[in-house]
Amino acid sequence: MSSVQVECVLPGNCRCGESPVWEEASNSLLFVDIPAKKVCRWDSLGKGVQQVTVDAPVSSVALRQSGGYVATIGTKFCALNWEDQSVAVLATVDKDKKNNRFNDGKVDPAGRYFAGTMAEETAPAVLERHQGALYSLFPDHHVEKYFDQVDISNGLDWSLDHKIFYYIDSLSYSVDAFDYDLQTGKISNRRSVYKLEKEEQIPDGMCIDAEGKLWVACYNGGRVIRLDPETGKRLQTVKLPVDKTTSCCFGGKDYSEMYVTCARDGMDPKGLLQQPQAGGIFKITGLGVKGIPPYPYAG
Ligand SMILES: O=C(O)[C@H](O)[C@@H](O)[C@H](O)[C@H](O)CO
Ligand SMILES: [Zn+2]
Repeated sequence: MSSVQVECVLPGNCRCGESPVWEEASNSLLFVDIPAKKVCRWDSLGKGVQQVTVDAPVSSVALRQSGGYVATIGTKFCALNWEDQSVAVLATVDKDKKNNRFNDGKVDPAGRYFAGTMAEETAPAVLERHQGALYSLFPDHHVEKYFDQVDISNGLDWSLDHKIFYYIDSLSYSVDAFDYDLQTGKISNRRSVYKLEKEEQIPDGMCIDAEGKLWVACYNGGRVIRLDPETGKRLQTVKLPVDKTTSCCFGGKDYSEMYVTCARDGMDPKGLLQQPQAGGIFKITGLGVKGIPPYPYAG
């Protein structure tokens, strides 16, 4: 039996850390700080952090097959060239909704970049409701819209056989599943696979492990939980020393470590004193289960 260990590997400087993605080629963790408009890359060997500042809130980042990265910036799907720090817009969504921005995003197993939107918050989880929608950017740069009426579009991932799409709209307090058609990118048959318990608070980012179980970061819940989407049961809880845990991914050697992002925006001075690591990057080891590599955007 392995023992689970939680370690802060990068001290708390994120206002709202999100979208951790492991880049095997550089042994690095990519992530964003949404309100700080920063995409960051932490070198797990050299321990340095590089960052690129963009001109609007950046809510997710992903690998790109042809090199560099893609990111959701404001309401735009963008390509990001790390070398010269340039951003190129690939597509824009929600043009009629001036107060909207993208939130979490991830690439599907066929290389489509999925991301959803939300109204900008006045405080964490306080926002005009039902303003968001879920989209994907296909490799040919056209965008498809799946549904709207979303509150806070958040965690997403696909089953290991690529037949199910898992999705979180945070204010539904539910982890949902859809049937997934990898050929067409179409989703259908929405259902809930897990409803959060009160102390688990708000479901945020999510990733799947190599056994097909889901890991969900619980905002305000200070934990990640492991769920069996087939039985609807929670299998494990790992607590962190910070409340505003936002997202998680596997990385490190053979994807045997988990990385967790969190936020410090929304905390009062007392809370920040009690949780000085708020806004840091955490590494969890000893979980005894591995993750899978992230899929790169194919366009
Ligand atoms: O990171 C996100 O997904 C949102 O952009 C954040 O603002 C919070 O997580 C949200 O407030 C929690 O519900
Ligand atoms: Zn999130």
